[in-house]
Amino acid sequence: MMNAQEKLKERLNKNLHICVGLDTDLNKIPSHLFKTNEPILEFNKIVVENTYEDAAAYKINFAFYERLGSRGLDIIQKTLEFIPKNILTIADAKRGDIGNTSEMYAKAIFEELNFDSITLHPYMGFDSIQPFLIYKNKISFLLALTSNIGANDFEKIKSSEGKFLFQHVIEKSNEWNINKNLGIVFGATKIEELKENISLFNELYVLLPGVGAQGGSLEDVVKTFDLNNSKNYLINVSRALIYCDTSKNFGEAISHTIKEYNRKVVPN
Ligand SMILES: O=C(O)c1cc(=O)[nH]c(=O)n1[C@@H]1O[C@H](COP(=O)(O)O)[C@@H](O)[C@H]1O
Repeated sequence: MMNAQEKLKERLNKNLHICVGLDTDLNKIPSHLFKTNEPILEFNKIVVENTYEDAAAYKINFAFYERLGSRGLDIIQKTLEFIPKNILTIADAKRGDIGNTSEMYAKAIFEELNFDSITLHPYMGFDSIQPFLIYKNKISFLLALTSNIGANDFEKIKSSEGKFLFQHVIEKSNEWNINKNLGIVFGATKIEELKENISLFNELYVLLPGVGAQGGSLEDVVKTFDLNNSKNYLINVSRALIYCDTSKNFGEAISHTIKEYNRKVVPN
């Protein structure tokens, strides 16, 4: 069995950097799927079938499933069964709580659901993160600078040392990365900040959401990592990829679109 790091490295070494975001929304999927028993699951199955050769990872955003209650959890489990075992899965659940609560979240996501990785918010500090870090073969991505406007509200507050809060998160993430199982989330929409801070990333994996619907540029992100000689990054695309076509042939269109993204991710 490959661990999370091995799965990710294998794909990154093949110059595959696109993380397929399964933000599956009943209001956006092609209408012909409503004839099937479980339209969301059917949609995810077709997305995976048409992307698994080209994807570096799959990110399941829990909000889109939790809104369906227990049925949503069931869809998450069944979707994971469709994803080939050599591809990284990310539980985008943005967890983090006092130690014994985080321990339960970690068990739920890493053991019960058997995801390879998770997104966490870091604001409750080390004891809220540590229960995830003890899983050496999984990867935890801490929110550093997020893609949204609200990133300015807290993440860009300057401390007395003159550093932004998100820079402290990156610094601590490096400190805590003893087992090489930590990553950060950095908005693809924040390209200037990416250029200014990329030298701080060291061995942290980087998950960059915000390409497509939020206006981030895939080419700019790729260029920035190339200039820094780093391959350690995943670019998440959700809406712009999975809803690129709403016809009966949407699977083919998605396959075409992810291949086009990959063509833009060519090494120097
Ligand atoms: O943690 C995330 O994945 C995340 C962090 C962030 O700063 N911005 C952000 O958009 N995301 C997630 O990335 C996905 C972006 O979706 P699209 O804008 O449709 O590509 C969503 O699942 C968001 O919840």
